[in-house]
Amino acid sequence: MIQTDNLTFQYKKSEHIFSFPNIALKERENLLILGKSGIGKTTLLHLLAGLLKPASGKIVIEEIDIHSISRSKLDKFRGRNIGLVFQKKHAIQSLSVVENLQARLFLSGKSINNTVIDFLLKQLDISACKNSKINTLSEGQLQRLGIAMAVIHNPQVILADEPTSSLDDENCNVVIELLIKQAKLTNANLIVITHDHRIKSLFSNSITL
Ligand SMILES: Nc1ncnc2c1ncn2[C@@H]1O[C@H](COP(=O)(O)OP(=O)(O)OP(=O)(O)O)[C@@H](O)[C@H]1O
Repeated sequence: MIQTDNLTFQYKKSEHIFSFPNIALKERENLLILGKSGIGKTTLLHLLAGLLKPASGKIVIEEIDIHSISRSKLDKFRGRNIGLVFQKKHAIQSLSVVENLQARLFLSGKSINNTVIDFLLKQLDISACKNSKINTLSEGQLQRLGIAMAVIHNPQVILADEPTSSLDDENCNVVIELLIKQAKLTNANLIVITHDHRIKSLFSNSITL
């Protein structure tokens, strides 16, 4: 469950004040956030992830007002409850695929369960890359690993920033369908931020900034 209330934000040294529409998602509801380049989509995603602090307004995730808790509690909360699919991949280059997933579980305070890792790699069709180093993966395999890294710890909210921007039509649908499937499996909310109108038909709920 995620809810925002009258969120505004201002970058330091900038005059512009962002004002975002309210979001209210119940368990298992998904949302697509559309908007042209520079409108503030990534800014909103970083606010929802607790990486930026709003100038005013509230973000409530699983009944926690995330900006009312201490920085260290927020970091822990994010590690356990939020899965981020970033535009830039965040895997550790010197580790293999499976070692990256083990590290992700360790950092989120969850026990390392190799059965869960194997299941997820199979779901995402990257089992064959399990022991590969990151720099040997293709773009598509990296994209799937990005999803695996975001969902391995069963977060309550999955936030994806332009997950399809570099993909062709076929892979674009595959990636979004995988995200929707993973969110369903764990009863999570999925929020995808994009300017890619190709994926609009895959969501019943969308807003445009
Ligand atoms: N750290 C920052 N300091 C000042 N301004 C910033 C900062 N980060 C982003 N901005 C500005 O805020 C605006 C919104 O940026 P943001 O990245 O949220 O847009 P976006 O909608 O995600 O764009 P895109 O689709 O191109 O990724 C842009 O004009 C950007 O230049």
